[in-house]
Amino acid sequence: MIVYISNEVSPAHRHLKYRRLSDAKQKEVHEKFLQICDDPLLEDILQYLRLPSFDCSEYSDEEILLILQYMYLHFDFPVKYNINMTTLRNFLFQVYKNYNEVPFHNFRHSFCVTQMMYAMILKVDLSKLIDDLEILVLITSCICHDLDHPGYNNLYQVNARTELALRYNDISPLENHHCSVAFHILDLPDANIFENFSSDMFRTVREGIIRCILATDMARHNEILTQFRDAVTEGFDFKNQLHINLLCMILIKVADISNEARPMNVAEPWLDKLFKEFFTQSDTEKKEGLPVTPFMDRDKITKPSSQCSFIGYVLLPLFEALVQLFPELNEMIVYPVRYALDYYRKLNEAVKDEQRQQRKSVVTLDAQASTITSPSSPGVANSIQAQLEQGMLQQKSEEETSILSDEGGQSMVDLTEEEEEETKTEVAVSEKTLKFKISTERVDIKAEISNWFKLVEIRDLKKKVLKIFINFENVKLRSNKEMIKKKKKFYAWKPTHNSGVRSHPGSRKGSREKAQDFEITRAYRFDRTNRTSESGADKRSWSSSENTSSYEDKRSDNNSYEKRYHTCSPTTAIPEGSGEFPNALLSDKLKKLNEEAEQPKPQSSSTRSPDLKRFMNRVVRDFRGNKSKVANGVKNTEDSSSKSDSKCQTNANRSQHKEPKSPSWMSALLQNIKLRTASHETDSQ
Ligand SMILES: Nc1nc2c(ncn2[C@@H]2O[C@@H]3COP(=O)(O)O[C@H]3[C@H]2O)c(=O)[nH]1
Repeated sequence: MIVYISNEVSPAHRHLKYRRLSDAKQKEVHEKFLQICDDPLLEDILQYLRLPSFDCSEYSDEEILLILQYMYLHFDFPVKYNINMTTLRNFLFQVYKNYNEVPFHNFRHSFCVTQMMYAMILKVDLSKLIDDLEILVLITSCICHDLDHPGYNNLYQVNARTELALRYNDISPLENHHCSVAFHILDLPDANIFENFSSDMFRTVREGIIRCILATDMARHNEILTQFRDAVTEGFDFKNQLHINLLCMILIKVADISNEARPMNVAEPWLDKLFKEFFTQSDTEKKEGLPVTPFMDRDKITKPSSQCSFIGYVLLPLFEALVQLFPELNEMIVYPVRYALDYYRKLNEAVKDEQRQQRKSVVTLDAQASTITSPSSPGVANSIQAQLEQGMLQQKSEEETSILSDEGGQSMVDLTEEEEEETKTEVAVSEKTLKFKISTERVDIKAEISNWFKLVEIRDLKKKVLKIFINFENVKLRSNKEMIKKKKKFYAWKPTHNSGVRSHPGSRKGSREKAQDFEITRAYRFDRTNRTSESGADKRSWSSSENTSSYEDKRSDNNSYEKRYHTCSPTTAIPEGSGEFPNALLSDKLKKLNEEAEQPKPQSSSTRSPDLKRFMNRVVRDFRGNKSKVANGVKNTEDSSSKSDSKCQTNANRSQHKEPKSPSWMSALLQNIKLRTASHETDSQ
């Protein structure tokens, strides 16, 4: 009988190909199970089964199947719910078949969880508090809760975009899959233990199983725990279905992570299996270039640091919440976990000491450094663990008394920030990484998400505005500075006093920004006038030139920030062909600017903001416009000067005169320089 599993497509399923139970093994177990399935269990085993110290490694697979069958019989489900025994055996065998041979999340793990659930149910006598159907749901959910687990958790599924993540839209992909496989098994006619259920009963059981299995996603840990705590604080009501649902979710969660409630000799091998699976995943993530799950990274965690964190932040708070409702569970699940925490704390401290020692010896024995084990190597932890175990197991009885009496004791571990970072718990990482949470009765996820989006939008908008503002400011400041520098350098320019700030039409009093712009513009004009005047030019004739009228036009026509800004931009500040050019450096600069302006600008500059781009385009346009204006200006000046007074002509004008058909501003400029250089050479000769 083949149960729905997709083995192709996703990397996660590719891993499965090598982890499926072999057909031979399946067949062997099936046959053996059918041989022993009518055998009664010994009374010793039945008593042992009620304890967290139960060690399933003492039993074969078929014996474990037999024990599971016994649990259904213990609660009398076959009789109460008309479950056919052959169907029950088929169901259990199908479950067995659909677990993978992965280190931790395998069939035996599902048994451990079911056994802990069974033990807790009996301990608190839950049958007297809730409906039998709920007990059936709890036991069946535990058996099915990790079906077809690939050994790679949800974070991997999402990051690797596996078939499961695609199918379940990143929402608890594994738990949804476990559930789905369970109901595919139950869909097989000869394995459907609910075949004789009314549709209402089936719906109740199906809803219950789905709820319980989905609750095992650690990304929902805090959400469920908070709701359960609230229910207990408000006054837990065993007649309230919402409270019962919460209790069932908490019970399966406790059972799922209850390994540390078992004695050290039972818990330790399971922890090693868990770490084997963790490290396999993180190694794969590294190989595949995926984000490495921090609490699984062999380079970042050690067993003690991980356990301190997991027990302190996840396990104890959960167990203590359940114990609030069922104090009788204290001894069974809380005491041993406190003991385990104390053990791992000591181990952790010892590992840290050892690491410090090693670091010291690395420094002092530099030559031997290469032979010393890496401080973070698991070898250190393991050797210390072995030493500690010996000593600690001897002290166990004394210490246990003191730890166990500390009922209100500190559950949380005192971790440094660095340690917390290293051992980030599964809950914290899953909650942060997984984008979606399934809505529950009390949490308005929608509202939370929309608030979050609002915040993001506002923050981004602020960022954008700030960026544009900074861009403008930078360009403006740069241009102003450059211009002042130029003036000082080439024209020995001195700022004018009270030069026209008041006369600037539309200028706001006290607007330093505007005043500064205007000041520079005016200063430049003043400077040019002076220079022209110095060289014998008529101020009036000069100011009637194209450039001055352009300035006047701008002054009267608009005071907008950009227009004013352009008036004094470095490009418009380039001296015209009629001006004097003191040295070749300036001509080089102008040449460069000219070349830049000639070059076609890229259509889209991804790094610039649209506003800045627009502004820069306008600067370039202005520069080109100015160039042609300057070229025209040369002509105009030439015309006007030829009309008015030939004395007003500068050397450049004269040169223009000699070559009136000069095609461009640049050639006029170069011509001018050539002439000047030639005259300089002649002078020096
Ligand atoms: N570090 C640590 N993690 C655990 C322990 N027991 C359970 N977990 C984690 O808790 C998770 C519960 O859900 P899963 O079974 O998917 O995977 C489990 C492990 O990743 C434990 O003893 N130590």
